[in-house]
Amino acid sequence: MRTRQAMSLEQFNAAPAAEAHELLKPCLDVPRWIEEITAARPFASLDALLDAARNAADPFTAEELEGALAHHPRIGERAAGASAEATMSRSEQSGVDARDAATVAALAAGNKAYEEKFGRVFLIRAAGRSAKEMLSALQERLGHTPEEEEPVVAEQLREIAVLRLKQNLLE
Ligand SMILES: NC(=O)NC1=NC(=O)NC1=O
Repeated sequence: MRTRQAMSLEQFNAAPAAEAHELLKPCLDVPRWIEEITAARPFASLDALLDAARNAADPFTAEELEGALAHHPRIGERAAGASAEATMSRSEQSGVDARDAATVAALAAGNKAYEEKFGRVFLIRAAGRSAKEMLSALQERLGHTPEEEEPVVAEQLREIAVLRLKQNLLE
């Protein structure tokens, strides 16, 4: 699934900073991360870029985490609109079958409980995961303390960012 702003590594390396920002923002909306990667160009390979993306996304500050989480639709809710983020979210969440009412309802209830407990949306790297796998991860993580859950959320955000970046750069 290619989003409209997909470009080659060469194009990414040579693009004006504003265009690099436009590609990076839907991957992870953390200004420091976007700036660091843009400034680190040119990258010799896609792997070098993905390594830099992973490293620059560790650690996050609490503010960065909150800011980035605001952009992720709940698991089980189809993101509306044609933005790069919405398009990628729908593709990532294709493992959720809207016709499976029981699972969708269980996800909605789990999301609600998670938000009440942690005060933020339940975030998981959805690509490659079925609704049932995400539901069991949600149930398991509901048992975490906030201290236990924080690094888990950061890792999921990192995985989503790297996956989206990879998807946006033509191999
Ligand atoms: N709440 C979420 O975890 N949302 C999402 N995870 C993804 O991988 N894509 C999403 O939209």
